[in-house]
Amino acid sequence: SGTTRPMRILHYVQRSAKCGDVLSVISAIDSFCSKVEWAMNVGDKKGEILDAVVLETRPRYVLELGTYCGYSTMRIARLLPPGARLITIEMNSHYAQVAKELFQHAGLDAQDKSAEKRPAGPTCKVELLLGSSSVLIPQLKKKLDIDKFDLVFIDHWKVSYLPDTRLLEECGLLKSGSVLLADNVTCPGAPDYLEYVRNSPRYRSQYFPSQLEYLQVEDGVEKSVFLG
Ligand SMILES: O=C(NCCCCc1cc2cnccc2s1)c1cc(-c2ccc(F)cc2)cc(O)c1O
Ligand SMILES: [Mg+2]
Repeated sequence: SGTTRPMRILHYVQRSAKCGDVLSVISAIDSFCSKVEWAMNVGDKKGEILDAVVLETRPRYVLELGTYCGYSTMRIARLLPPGARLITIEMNSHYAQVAKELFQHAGLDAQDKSAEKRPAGPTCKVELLLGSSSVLIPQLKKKLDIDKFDLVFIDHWKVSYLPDTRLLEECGLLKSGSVLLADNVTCPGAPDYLEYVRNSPRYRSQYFPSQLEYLQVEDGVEKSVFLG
């Protein structure tokens, strides 16, 4: 019962990244995961595609499905203007705890929305929700007073990409122009999701070829604009 991989990432960051410097936290995670131990962060190569889509979309409301250690959460949050809100959903309470501690090290203004004691209203940019996406997505409007998302970064169970996208549509959480960006559509792959967004008249979809994080394996992200 030693340490877990997320804990080893956290300890490396706490030892080697500058407090309050989100870029040094991001690059510390990348150097640990490329030199010491692989982990399922979106990584630096696909991360640059994510950055470009965030900058191009200039989103005010962002949803992330699958926090893990919060690497992509931090990549997104650092590019958001004040007043923007980033909701990230994680299923695993240990991953969520590590992510929170990494956000603290990075000086990111983050809040655990699953905690009871919290000030009313969105006092911070990153709001971490603990639970399953299929349960939480239908609660977002009521719980967080959010109407539509401008950008959704999908990076959780690959079999959940399609059902959760359908759920986002049904819950009225997407508007014309909303952007979905899905990680791992080649490896591990999300074939039913790809088939849907590439063939549905309600999406304009584009594939960005890249590589699986920290490896020379083909992967890519799919950007799909909801047309309403
Ligand atoms: O599984 C992956 N990510 C999901 C894990 C989080 C599960 C959750 C479910 C859930 C439900 N509701 C709310 C929140 C959540 S979080 C994943 C896996 C690989 C990979 C692994 C082995 C391999 F050989 C090659 C690639 C690479 C990646 O980039 C990944 O993202
Ligand atoms: Mg991924």
